[in-house]
Amino acid sequence: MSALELSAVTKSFTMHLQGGLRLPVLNDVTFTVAPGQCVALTGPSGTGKSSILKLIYGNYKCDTGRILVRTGDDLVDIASARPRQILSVRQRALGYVTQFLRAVPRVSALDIVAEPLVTKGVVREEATIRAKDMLRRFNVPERLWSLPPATFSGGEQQRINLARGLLPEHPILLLDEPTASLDAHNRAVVVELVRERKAQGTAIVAIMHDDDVREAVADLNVDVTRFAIAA
Ligand SMILES: Nc1ncnc2c1ncn2[C@@H]1O[C@H](COP(=O)(O)OP(=O)(O)OP(=O)(O)O)[C@@H](O)[C@H]1O
Repeated sequence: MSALELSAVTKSFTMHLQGGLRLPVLNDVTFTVAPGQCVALTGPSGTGKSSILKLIYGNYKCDTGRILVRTGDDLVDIASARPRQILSVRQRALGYVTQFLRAVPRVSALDIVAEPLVTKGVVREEATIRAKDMLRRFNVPERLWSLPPATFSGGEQQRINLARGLLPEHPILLLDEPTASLDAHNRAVVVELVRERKAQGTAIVAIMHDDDVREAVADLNVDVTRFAIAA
């Protein structure tokens, strides 16, 4: 039983500012991810790795193909789902950690980390306790917890982003370069947390440029070059 199944997915972009020029990017993307499995998307820059994560999350709409996401006993096809359905699947089943934190002005780091748990129905006190544990694991100094992260360093912001994305135990997790600005110590924290999530049955699709991290967590490498359409 797979947690996530992409079959025959194609994607092109239409450049409206260039007279509707069509830019085909991905063709026949087909792979599955089982619960507890980590699939790493590999391949050179510009082949379409981030686009695949955005297609799974429903940020991009594919031209053809199916993207089946399991939520409990249901399978939802993100490719044809309505926006409301996509939002509901995200809330119940999909975590997506992008490279950059989108900090909300005047919201503290602690609340930013706790918020996805509150949205999932965890009472705020409990969510706050778990958010603090996560911030500690990522070695974010306590003096920063009550501050909005807009002025934090790149690595601090990435750790807030990771703490926020990894805290809810989603059945499916999408990671886009989770260790890009981290030092060795915090990279090890990411490896440990990804392994924990795998042991809990989370299906993971990740882009990881750091070879050591990828080798430590990935069960399968999917080379996106084979789906890429040369420009
Ligand atoms: N919203 C968009 N509009 C137009 N073109 C896009 C869009 N998003 C991605 N592309 C194009 O699709 C191709 C694949 O981009 P993508 O970011 O998925 O590659 P990638 O493999 O993740 O690259 P990198 O490793 O450099 O992050 C690129 O040529 C990019 O310019």
